[in-house]
Amino acid sequence: MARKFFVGGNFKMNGTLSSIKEIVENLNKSELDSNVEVVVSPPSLYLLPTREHLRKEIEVAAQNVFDKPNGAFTGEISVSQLKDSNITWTILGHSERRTILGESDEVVSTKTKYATDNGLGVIWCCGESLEEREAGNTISVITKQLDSLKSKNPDWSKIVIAYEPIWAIGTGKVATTQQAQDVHKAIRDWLKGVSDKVSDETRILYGGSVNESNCGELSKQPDIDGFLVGGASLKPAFVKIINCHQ
Ligand SMILES: O=C(CO)COP(=O)(O)O
Repeated sequence: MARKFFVGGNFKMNGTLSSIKEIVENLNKSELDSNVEVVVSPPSLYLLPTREHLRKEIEVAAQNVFDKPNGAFTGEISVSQLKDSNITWTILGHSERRTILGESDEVVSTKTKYATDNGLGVIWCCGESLEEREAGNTISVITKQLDSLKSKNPDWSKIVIAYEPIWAIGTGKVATTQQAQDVHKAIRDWLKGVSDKVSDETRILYGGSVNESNCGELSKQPDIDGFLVGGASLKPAFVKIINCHQ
């Protein structure tokens, strides 16, 4: 089965009402490859105005979501609140939340299970640190993150995996196409342990210093099904990344 190419824009904690309006207007007026699924993820404050003004073919994602339906959870947003606002995706397990906010595999897996069971798409992130890569532990680190997710039995049809080596995020140091493809292939093989269907159908995105110059080569790799873009998603060049897949 051909997997539809997927490009996500993770704005992280960047932007203002006016700069996000500019990004939305640029996406609205640009010619975008209709064979590519596009999702943008502004900070939570800007989810609603983004959804209201952005062309409908582009979906909007939160950068995080909680695993309870409602209640006394100060600072959190629920799956039903996102869906109520036509926000159909969330990012979960980004390395910045794992390392800076202290989210464990268990927390990320529980939230992913809850979100997918309740009908939200999840861009689920994994990746290794430079230290782990240099120690030769890349695959074991990612396998541990994946094993934790599998143990919760999430709805895999709602999950897109983003492989984001921590050493390549925001550093300008992109993984080589071979380094990325090797890890993506390992993830694809691991997914066979869930089922052949999940392995065939799950999109695996690469994230980490993707820009308009390196996206073309990366997109040609057989197991790279798209990108999760940080810094470059705030720039007009994001359109070139969306359209880079031939
Ligand atoms: O973390 C990322 C996307 O989630 C990648 O960020 P950069 O593209 O800025 O390296």
